[in-house]
Amino acid sequence: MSVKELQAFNFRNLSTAKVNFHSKLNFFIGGNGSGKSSLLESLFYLGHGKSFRSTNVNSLINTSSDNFVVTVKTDSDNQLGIQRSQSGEIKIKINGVKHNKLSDLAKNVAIQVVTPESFKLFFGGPKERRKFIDLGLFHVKHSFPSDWKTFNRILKQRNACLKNKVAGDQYSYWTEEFCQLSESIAQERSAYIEGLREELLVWLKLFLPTIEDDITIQYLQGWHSKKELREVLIVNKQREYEKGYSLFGAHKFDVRFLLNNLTLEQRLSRGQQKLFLLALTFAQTKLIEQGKRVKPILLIDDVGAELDINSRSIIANINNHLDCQTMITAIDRVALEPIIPDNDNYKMFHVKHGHISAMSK
Ligand SMILES: Nc1ncnc2c1ncn2[C@@H]1O[C@H](COP(=O)(O)OP(=O)(O)OP(=O)(O)O)[C@@H](O)[C@H]1O
Repeated sequence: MSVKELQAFNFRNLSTAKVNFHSKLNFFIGGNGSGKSSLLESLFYLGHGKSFRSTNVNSLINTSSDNFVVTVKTDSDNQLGIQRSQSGEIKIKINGVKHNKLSDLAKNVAIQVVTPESFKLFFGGPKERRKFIDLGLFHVKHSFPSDWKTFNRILKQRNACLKNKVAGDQYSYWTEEFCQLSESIAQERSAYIEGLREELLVWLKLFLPTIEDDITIQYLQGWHSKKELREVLIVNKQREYEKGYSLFGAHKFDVRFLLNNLTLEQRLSRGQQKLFLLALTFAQTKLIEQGKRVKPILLIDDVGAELDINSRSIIANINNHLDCQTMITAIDRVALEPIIPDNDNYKMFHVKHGHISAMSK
């Protein structure tokens, strides 16, 4: 899907904002604190039911209001909307019909985002990397959303057994279900990560052509790679009962990005790390595009941060290589100059005090 029109009401400093997007490429220019990130965040919230920069959802509500609303019209004239109030109540509508689950929205929207904070993906804890990989799998492997939902239900039951010190048949039943699904999800993830690595190599040729290192995405499946999960759980049964939750399994996976066996931090400069991140994000966006379930949307916030003119000019090629809709923000036009195409195939907007207006090119 691409978004034809977005309206945001009381989302951070966007009191009433309306944007008619270009189906391919959109630029947003505005000073610090004008509302550029808030605009991208409102779109992301619609697709994911959460923010890419804050865990406190109430902080997204404009301080003068007790709720926010975000609605979009898609290129195929579907209407999606979400309202969130201070009390935590969420209302979702798709084409005027009420829905209860955020996943009903998520099915329709595949958003990839790069912000100056996206480095957390490489250096923070495993949570960000798990989210990144599973977001791709969600849209690429069509059986994954329901497998993952079932897995989480089983994990909850198994954790309840461990917490309440339940043993016997109940423990054995949930452990067996847990092992079977963990093994099959691990295989799905492993295949997905291999495909991601192949696509990443293509994008790295563009973004980091001088790096000739051996690139590895090391997949840590959530338990010892040479052992069956059943064996690991038998050995660690006592420890799991002591902790009261599942210490191993498909929910504990992680990935490491290595260049000639060195971490990105050891091998690359900060600017090069950002280029690696862009290559990785574009690789995942390509896989989502090839998955043909939804057309991906790519959000790049503050494109000028860390990137020199040459690096930014590589981004100008996005539309030659990817069938996606792209939204890029920058603090001024100079930062965007190397990216703006020669043709007329884009729109440019100015953001000021939470108001968004179309600009002449
Ligand atoms: N809940 C809220 N209600 C009202 N205003 C808010 C709320 N949360 C944040 N703001 C304000 O919204 C403004 C826009 O923030 P945003 O992060 O979107 O700016 P930006 O244009 O991306 O800036 P920068 O270039 O500095 O990153 C800021 O001035 C911020 O203080």
